[in-house]
Amino acid sequence: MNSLQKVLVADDDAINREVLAELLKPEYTVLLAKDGAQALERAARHVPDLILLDVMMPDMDGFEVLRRLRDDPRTADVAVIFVSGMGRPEDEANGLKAGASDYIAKPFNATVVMARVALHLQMVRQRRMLERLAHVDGLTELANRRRFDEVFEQEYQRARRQGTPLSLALLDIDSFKQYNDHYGHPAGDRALRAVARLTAAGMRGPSDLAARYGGEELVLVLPDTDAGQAQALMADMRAGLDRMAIEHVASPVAPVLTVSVGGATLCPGEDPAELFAAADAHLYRAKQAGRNRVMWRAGA
Ligand SMILES: Nc1nc2c(ncn2[C@@H]2O[C@H](COP(=O)(O)OP(=O)(O)OP(=O)(O)O)[C@@H](O)[C@H]2O)c(=O)[nH]1
Repeated sequence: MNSLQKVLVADDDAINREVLAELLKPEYTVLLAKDGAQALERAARHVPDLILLDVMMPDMDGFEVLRRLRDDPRTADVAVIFVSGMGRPEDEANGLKAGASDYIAKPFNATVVMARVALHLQMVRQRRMLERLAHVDGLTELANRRRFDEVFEQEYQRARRQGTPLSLALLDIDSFKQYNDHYGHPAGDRALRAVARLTAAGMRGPSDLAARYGGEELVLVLPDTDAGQAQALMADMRAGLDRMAIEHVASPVAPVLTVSVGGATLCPGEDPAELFAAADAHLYRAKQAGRNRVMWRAGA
């Protein structure tokens, strides 16, 4: 796993770069930058896990590089260790106050550098794991409700700003109580996971989001998608579920597992809660109309 972690070494001194690169290479993927501008460019392109950043460089010093890294959403969270010839306690304190994770004074001790790099990379891994746990539903591995709330708000704002369509779909497994009652709760969990996998596979790119809203209800955020495209996508998903033919003999709807879908496409002047309520109302209508169908409210 370590070999996949990327460390960027930014130092204007070729010998320092070389020494650090030689140290790190056996355990990490090492990227090099010879000045601040190159460090910013490489950091934005490769998004390293950690940057060893020389403080005193011509043109742009380490403090300025760090400030610009934090201003760029692609690199805002990258861990930075300052490496500096200025070894006074106040230099170190200034570096940490500026937002560096650590401060190593030159001349450095190779063993200490390696130990600190390993420590910070371990913290990076732990932070990523916590972020993942905070955003992912444990059973279905879809995004969880919290993540949905964040993404829905962001995509709503983006749609308003850019004047692009935004569609929202609520997908609810039909007669799932009967499924659990007949096949048992563990089988219900497996069926729910299968439906979740199907929706995840139907996502067309990184801006589409499939999330577990709660219980056996999933929600899909579909940016840049008008009502026609969204309904076509939902029809594909329902066709996919038909092909999976998950037996559900206790269902009054069909001998296999089916879903009802309610959706809506954003109307002018509508807020996110109203869009959600419209999708929910159409899910209710789909259930009332006999389940196993899609009901959609088009945008205006
Ligand atoms: N196995 C399993 N069941 C769940 C989970 N979450 C919710 N459920 C079950 O989903 C069922 C939902 O029941 P209802 O809300 O009555 O809906 P339904 O039986 O699907 O009926 P309709 O939605 O009206 O078609 C309940 O029996 C819940 O226990 C889960 O994580 N795993």
